[in-house]
Amino acid sequence: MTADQSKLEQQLAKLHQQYMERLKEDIPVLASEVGALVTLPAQSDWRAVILPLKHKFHTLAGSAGTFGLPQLGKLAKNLELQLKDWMAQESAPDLAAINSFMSIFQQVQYAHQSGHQVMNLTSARLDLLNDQKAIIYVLEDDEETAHHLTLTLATFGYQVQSFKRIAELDLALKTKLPDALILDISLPDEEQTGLEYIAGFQKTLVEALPVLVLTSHNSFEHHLQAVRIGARGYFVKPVNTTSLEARLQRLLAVRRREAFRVLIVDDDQLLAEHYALVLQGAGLRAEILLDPSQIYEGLNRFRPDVVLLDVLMPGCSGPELAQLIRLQDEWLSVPIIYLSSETDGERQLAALVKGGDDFLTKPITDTALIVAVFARAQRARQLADMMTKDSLTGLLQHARVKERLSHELQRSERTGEPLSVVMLDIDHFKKVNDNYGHLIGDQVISSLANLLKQQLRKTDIIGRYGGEEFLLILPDCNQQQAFGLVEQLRQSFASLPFSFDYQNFHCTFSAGISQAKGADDTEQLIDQADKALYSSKHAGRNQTQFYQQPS
Ligand SMILES: Nc1nc2c(ncn2[C@@H]2O[C@H](COP(=O)(O)OP(=O)(O)OP(=O)(O)O)[C@@H](O)[C@H]2O)c(=O)[nH]1
Repeated sequence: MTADQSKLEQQLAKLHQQYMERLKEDIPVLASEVGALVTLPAQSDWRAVILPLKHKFHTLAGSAGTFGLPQLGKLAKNLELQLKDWMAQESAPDLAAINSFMSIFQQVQYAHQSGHQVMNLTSARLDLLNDQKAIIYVLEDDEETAHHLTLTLATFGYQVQSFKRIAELDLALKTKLPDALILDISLPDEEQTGLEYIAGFQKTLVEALPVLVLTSHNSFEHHLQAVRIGARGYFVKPVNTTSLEARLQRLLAVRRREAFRVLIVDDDQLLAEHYALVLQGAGLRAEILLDPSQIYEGLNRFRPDVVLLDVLMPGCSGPELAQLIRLQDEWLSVPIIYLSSETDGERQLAALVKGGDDFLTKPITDTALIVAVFARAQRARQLADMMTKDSLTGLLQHARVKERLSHELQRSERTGEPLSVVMLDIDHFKKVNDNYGHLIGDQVISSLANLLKQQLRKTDIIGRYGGEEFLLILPDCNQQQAFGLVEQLRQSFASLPFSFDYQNFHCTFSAGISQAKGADDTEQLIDQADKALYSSKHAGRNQTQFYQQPS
């Protein structure tokens, strides 16, 4: 068990303890309310007595199983259903029915006192966020290819180690596994080929190491051999390093993916905390909203990939809240999963019709919760990406990046943190197209996009603003810090070698920076960054300038 897991289990155990404490207080209250049921036949508004009690058993049914008291959960569910039946009757239940209800309730008291915890914390830990540089090993004996590759990958921000011989690579692999291996499969003068070596090494691993193959052969047989050793890319020499890097970035994208965000709306704090901890333990980010009236604020601030919604809450039901969420265009597609002890299929369907996407029945095991939420979040993210991202670069489209700027601007006003905006434009890009063709032009655009993705923080927002124009939003970054960052990017980009017809060439970009100050609006900030960019172009290109207030 890792230190993180043991901490999580401690936190879950603490929550369980708190839940048991809460039951110690809640069950006697419930007992006196159940005791008062004997007066029911004499009361004209008997339904008004039953309804709050039904809600309490509903909550108990949902939470008890989650906290390791399945027997208590089942009994509470039976009592809830009994009260539901009574509500549907013409007249108040008679004393015989009430007595039988009370005897079941006695079992509830027993189940609570003798209850012991059954932890069902899953050990399945999905990808945790990792901000470290990816480590890449390269096996290549040709010095020029190795140098070119190492330089390009290092420029993109990878940590690269290059080896000339299989024995050196073998030693390194046995000391520390890299995130990916780039392998020339046809090294001469070795006892075994790179292909044979890696085929043997992969067998010693539980999870195959991602391998990109370099070779001078382009036959079907060689492709097949590569596939058989688990190759995830095949590059014939002379290697196009920018498309190799793009492949590498796609390969490692899952690892760097921003954690899925789950907003949990539940009025039962302990239960919500339990779900949050379980999801956090699986590498997701979870936030709890106890007060449904704060829903819009919560959505805008946290921007969840999935909303987990309790069905029965005081003041506003889950389905009502789902409808409220769907009133806003922006939240039309966020998946809403109801989490409830409601087992009645028709009522589940009725809730789904009102804006929900899925129904999970409490109590739910931790693994089932993680898998259901993860699958929904992943699909939602893929769909959102397809709708909001540019197909060539995978960056946010023009309108979306402006939307994000508006959110970040509000956040910066609220928190007082600085916010910088950068406009980048590739220099003389028309000439790149004219000299080398549109396809190579596209490659230059996507390389710059990859460089930005690779070198900026996860919290930075990158958009393709126009053809060869990019907009960066840098939260918590003043314009001096932004300048340092953009200059570093500018130098990296200028040093990237592109190739066309065995001929290398380089590109540069110009940049303009503006910083949010108090009451700026989105258009104003972009316009200022654009003016600064224009100054950079005017002053000779391949440079970065700040926006200057006109004197
Ligand atoms: N290959 C490719 N070219 C594009 C794309 N989008 C826009 N372009 C081209 O980018 C070029 C941009 O040219 P301009 O804005 O005039 O820039 P420039 O004069 O070459 O350079 P600067 O003055 O330094 O900005 C145009 O020729 C567009 O056709 C694209 O997606 N792919």
